[in-house]
Amino acid sequence: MVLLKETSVGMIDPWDDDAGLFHMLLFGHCRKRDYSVDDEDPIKQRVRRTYYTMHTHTTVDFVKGKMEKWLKFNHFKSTIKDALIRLNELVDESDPDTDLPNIVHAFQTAERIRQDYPEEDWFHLTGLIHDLGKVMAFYGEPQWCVVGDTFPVGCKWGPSIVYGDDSFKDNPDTYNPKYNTEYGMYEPQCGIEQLMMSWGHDEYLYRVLVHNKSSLPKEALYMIRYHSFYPWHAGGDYQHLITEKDNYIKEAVLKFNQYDLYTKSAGIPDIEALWPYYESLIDKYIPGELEW
Ligand SMILES: O[C@H]1[C@H](O)[C@@H](O)[C@H](O)[C@@H](O)[C@H]1O
Ligand SMILES: [Fe+2]
Ligand SMILES: [Fe+2]
Repeated sequence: MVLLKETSVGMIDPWDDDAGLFHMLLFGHCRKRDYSVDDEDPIKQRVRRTYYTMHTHTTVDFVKGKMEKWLKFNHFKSTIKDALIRLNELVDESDPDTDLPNIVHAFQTAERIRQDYPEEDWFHLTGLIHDLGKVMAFYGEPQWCVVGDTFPVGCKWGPSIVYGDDSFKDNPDTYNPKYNTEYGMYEPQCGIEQLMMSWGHDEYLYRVLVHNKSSLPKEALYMIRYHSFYPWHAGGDYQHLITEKDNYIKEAVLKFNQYDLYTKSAGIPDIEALWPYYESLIDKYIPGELEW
């Protein structure tokens, strides 16, 4: 079952016709995903539970611990393809828009990018792998610190974090004066790359790619690292912490984001037939066995 998503432009399918595409390009960034509370709806309950658990446990110390653990890259070795295949078994518990396995979403995203940017093969590959950090879920991590939207720790929670007006009430950092002010542990306008983000699949995959010396362009790495930072790229929070240079990063993330969001109700791609093309891209940009 594929759930329809609520958008700020009504129910226009942006891929249907030129008008839809135009609306998406114009208003795509202010689109709202449906996080409303509905105890009758098991998907909505699941999404809400995931975020409440995430927001209760994600503290500065928690993120430091996860970085310590995962940034040794000594958990497993795998090619990109084999890691992607594992996503067959992962349904993202934070996602209100789809309950298909993540591998389907990976190919839907990549193929739609390929249609619009046939020449930019690195962008196709970025679409395919952007959620691959979710493999942490197969190595002992609960989904709440793998999936979902991200936000910085160490400063006041942004006003547009989903459920954030209530979900942080049991988080110790909410009451820690070192971390609960507007700037918290940061300097004004320190820049997005200085922020310690909540632990999840974005930061992890970004680090894996850098560690394994992928030759993907910087733009791709930014798309991967910040695609879940909705409170910033969609909500407009944290302006006091970012710089001019971060606008370039935001442009990249927004360019990618439409494909992440608006492809989830598209048809299911023929994954077997598509592998040879994507394997050639993997060989070009991130070949061989990687350390994870
Ligand atoms: O539910 C989704 C999903 O977990 C995505 O992979 C993530 O990038 C989004 O930020 C989130 O809203
Ligand atoms: Fe993601
Ligand atoms: Fe995604």
